[in-house]
Amino acid sequence: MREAVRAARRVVVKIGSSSLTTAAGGLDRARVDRLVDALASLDAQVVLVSSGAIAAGLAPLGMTRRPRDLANQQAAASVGQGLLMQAYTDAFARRDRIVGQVLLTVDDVTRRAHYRNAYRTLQRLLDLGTVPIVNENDTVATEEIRFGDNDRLAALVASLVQADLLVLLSDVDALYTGDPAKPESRRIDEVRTEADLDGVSIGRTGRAGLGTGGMVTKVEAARIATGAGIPVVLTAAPLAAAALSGESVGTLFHRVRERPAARLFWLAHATSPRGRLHLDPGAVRAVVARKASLLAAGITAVDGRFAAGDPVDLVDSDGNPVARGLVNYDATELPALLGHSTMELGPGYEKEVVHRDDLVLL
Ligand SMILES: Nc1ncnc2c1ncn2[C@@H]1O[C@H](COP(=O)(O)OP(=O)(O)O)[C@@H](O)[C@H]1O
Ligand SMILES: N[C@@H](CCC(=O)OP(=O)(O)O)C(=O)O
Repeated sequence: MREAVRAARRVVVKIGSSSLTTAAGGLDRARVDRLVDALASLDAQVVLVSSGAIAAGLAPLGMTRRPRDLANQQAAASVGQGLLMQAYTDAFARRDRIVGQVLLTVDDVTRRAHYRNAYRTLQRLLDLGTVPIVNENDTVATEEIRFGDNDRLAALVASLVQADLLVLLSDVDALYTGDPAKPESRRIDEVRTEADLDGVSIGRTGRAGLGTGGMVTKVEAARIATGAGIPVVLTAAPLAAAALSGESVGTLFHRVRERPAARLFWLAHATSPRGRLHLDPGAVRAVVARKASLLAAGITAVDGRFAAGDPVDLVDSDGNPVARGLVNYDATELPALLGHSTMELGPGYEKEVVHRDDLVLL
């Protein structure tokens, strides 16, 4: 029995497209029902991260497979997301539970104001006893600003809501040492450290052709969550109830450390930097060793097109990133400020270029 799993009070459960659709395409209501049965009976608070919008939208649009281009994926997601929510709304209603839809983009979890909004909304939904159902906001996400896969989104949501457990449900019952279809592949029960993954061959594509990322994105999500102090169970959707009750099914990834400050954790893992600030050696020492704010005086050059509030990488004189932070100025404003002290710059420029509270070391 896995005590930490059984005792979890707040759980994030992620289900992949391949576990929600029929072989012919379209949503499989029986599978939705089975999942909802497992979740509605839990005492713990649950956030469900559900993929399947694109898969559910294919059949109504006469598409036979997941489109490759973003515009068609967005159209399919737009049609499918409504169907997905309808299926969950009905299935949870039969068990007297209310659901709430939460569609997130990368910006919602990286910009401080949006991050707080997302947190507040999820917290309120949980306080009200509802089951928040999260997906990426596919219809507006462009290639540049996409999470791309819901495994990573689920790990980040688990960190955002400070969950005690993340359960990743897929069409395979556990992590295997190689392709599970091959007889020589062995099931892995537990992963305690990175070394336990040595020699494990992790495939990038799933069998069903509906999901994204295969096992790679799940193991990556497990790294993010366990690094945020949250244990992860990876198993097949029909084993959800057993996994949640602490039975030894699937693969348990033990947490690798205590929970770090959530917002900065997101900054490091959820953002793509929009530019780079080149630091002189003194500024690198100040930021890395003294955890100081970054001032204009220590910056030698700026690249990228970013606006105030965007994430940027702070790089040393060899171009290696040392930290990531939210910048307080637009890219166009910065060149005139470089090398000057805050006092020389005068009114309007009192702010640090990156405040220490908005900075995470890489
Ligand atoms: N080492 C491995 N262990 C388990 N499954 C693996 C491994 N390597 C590749 N896979 C494949 O990854 C698939 C799951 O990925 P995917 O289809 O993207 O899932 P989902 O739609 O649930 O997100 C499994 O069906 C399996 O075939
Ligand atoms: N937002 C997309 C999810 C894409 C995705 O990550 O799919 P999966 O690998 O099945 O979890 C959708 O709802 O179709």
